[in-house]
Amino acid sequence: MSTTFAGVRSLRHRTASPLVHRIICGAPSGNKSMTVRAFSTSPARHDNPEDRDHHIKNAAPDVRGLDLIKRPRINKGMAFSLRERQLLGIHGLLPPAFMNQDQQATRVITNLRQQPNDLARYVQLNALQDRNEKLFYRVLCDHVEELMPIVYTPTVGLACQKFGFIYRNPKGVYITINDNCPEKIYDILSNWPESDVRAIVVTDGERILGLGDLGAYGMGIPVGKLSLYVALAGIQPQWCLPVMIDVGTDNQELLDDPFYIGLRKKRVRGAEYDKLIDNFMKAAVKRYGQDTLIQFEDFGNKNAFRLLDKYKDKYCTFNDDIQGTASVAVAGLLAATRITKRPMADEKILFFGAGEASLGIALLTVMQMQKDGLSFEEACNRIYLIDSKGLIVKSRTDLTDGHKIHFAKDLPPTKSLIENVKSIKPSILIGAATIGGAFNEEVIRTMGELNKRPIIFALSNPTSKAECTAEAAYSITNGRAIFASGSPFDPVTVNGQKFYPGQGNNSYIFPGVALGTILCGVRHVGDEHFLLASRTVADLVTEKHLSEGRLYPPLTDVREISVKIAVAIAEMCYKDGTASHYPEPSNKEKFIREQIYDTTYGQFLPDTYDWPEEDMKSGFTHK
Ligand SMILES: NC(=O)C1=CN([C@@H]2O[C@H](COP(=O)(O)OP(=O)(O)OC[C@H]3O[C@@H](n4cnc5c(N)ncnc54)[C@H](OP(=O)(O)O)[C@@H]3O)[C@@H](O)[C@H]2O)C=CC1
Ligand SMILES: CC(=O)C(=O)O
Ligand SMILES: [Mg+2]
Repeated sequence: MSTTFAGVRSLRHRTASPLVHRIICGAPSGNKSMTVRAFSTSPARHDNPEDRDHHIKNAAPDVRGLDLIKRPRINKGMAFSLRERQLLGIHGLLPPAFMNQDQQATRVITNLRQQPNDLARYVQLNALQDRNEKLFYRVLCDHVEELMPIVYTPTVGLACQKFGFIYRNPKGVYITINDNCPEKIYDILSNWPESDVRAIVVTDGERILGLGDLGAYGMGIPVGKLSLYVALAGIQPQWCLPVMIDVGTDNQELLDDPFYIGLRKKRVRGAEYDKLIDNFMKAAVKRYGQDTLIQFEDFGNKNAFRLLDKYKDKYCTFNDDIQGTASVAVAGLLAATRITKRPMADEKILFFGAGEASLGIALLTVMQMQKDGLSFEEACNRIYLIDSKGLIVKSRTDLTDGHKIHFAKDLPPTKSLIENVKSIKPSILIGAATIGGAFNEEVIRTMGELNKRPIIFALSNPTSKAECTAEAAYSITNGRAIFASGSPFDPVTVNGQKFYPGQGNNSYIFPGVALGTILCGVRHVGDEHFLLASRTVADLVTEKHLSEGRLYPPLTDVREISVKIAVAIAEMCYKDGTASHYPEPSNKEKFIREQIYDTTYGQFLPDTYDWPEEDMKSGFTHK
């Protein structure tokens, strides 16, 4: 077995694979005991795919009986073979019939389709994840376009709003303001059953999608995002940890909600809040290692920018709402410029909203325009933003901190969106202000009058907050709009032509960025990684996609996109010396593909298993 890239990493603090140990299992019928070789269910960290295959095929559990069926990571339900049932102490605990994973997956999707609504589907999928993880991901991967809107936006938004009511089983770790010291938080993290955590998605629930402060109900978001780590990038589920930082909520409805699951107090802010986040960061890397990726998700605006600035060079961290969103939007814009046949530097962009999403996109667009030859000031001059107080202009006195100031214009402080569209005459209109329907007929029509091919992105989530529907964008512009939205819309037919609206959602980006970061041990994730991801995604958009109205490849390709992003990040990071896992894999794509999560069941007792003599004599047969 060759020394491996990942094997070297494991010397630091991870458990080396393969973990070969012996467990004692009871015999199938009667109390005879026998010895079975057991392997870790983690993928092997080897360059040789045959080794990896060997480990997966020979994986055996370290529990038996009912405990095995109750462990979702290894439970196979009725797919346990007779031999497995007999040897692992579950014979008779399952119905006598056998089902393979294909049959189980068919049963699950049929059942899901019969549910009365999407929330019921969410609850059912959630329960499946608690019961049989491989089957959950198998079904999710097989039906990604159909099920993404359930485990992710828009349904995850509704699920968060009803989180207390639909709550069944804990998923992830809750850290509260009452746990505000590093040792306590370390102990809480140590209660999590997995020690090889490589990626954390953390929220404090203050800005859940466009739904505002949902407090501890926001836990649905880290859970959903990490499901996409696995489903869209093939990151191993055991490496993923959802975290909810509960500092209270300012949402009075939740404080009055009898089912509320969080601390019933107003949000703690200021020094005590900062200390909690600091303690969490310290405890997380102490527990899981300095290169543990920590993705900030759905924090309130002020904290999101502040914490990103504070931690970006100190930890392996990024803010998905700022940087991931920026990356997917710039990818869409790069693809759109192939339709308009104009370089990005020639576009004039108006943002409706000037928060995490809009400013993140604006700043990354500036970076791209600089690469196209503009100066920072020239690029900023092409970008206009409107916030809750109106257009960002130099005469405003409230722009002293933050990034808005870069984009302030010498213009009158016009508040209305339509007035700004008419006077600025943008070629691109991007919405991320959580005001559903803000791009009304007049706004869209005006964009259509100003531009041959108006670019309109309605990025707010969930669907109820989208600035306009795909139908409105295409029909009002007579099919000329180049459109993308944060939440999915069905295809729209205008004048006999079918348009497939792109989903401009950071889910095209963060899974692949995380995959590359984790596998190469990138210590800091920066804007250059996100711009690289934008280009990678944009390059995967074909002329056929563009002709169908798509600015992104279809969601069904997203696993492949994630691998491509991860490979691009690996190439960049080994070249510029920011990867920390050595030796450098000679074939990065092959290495990455070998680490991808496999949804097929492990065969706990291989066919080649050397069956002990006495068990052979006991006469059980494998059907
Ligand atoms: N598609 C995707 O991948 C993503 C989509 N989003 C979505 O984008 C939306 C915004 O998120 P985010 O930027 O993080 O939130 P923020 O709270 O950071 O920003 C919201 C912005 O909207 C502005 N705003 C609020 N009301 C109005 C109004 N009436 N008129 C004009 N502007 C207004 C706010 O103004 P002010 O600055 O004055 O407060 C602020 O600038 C959410 O719906 C979120 O779900 C977010 C991330 C990713
Ligand atoms: C998609 C996302 O991250 C958001 O809406 O917050
Ligand atoms: Mg988000």
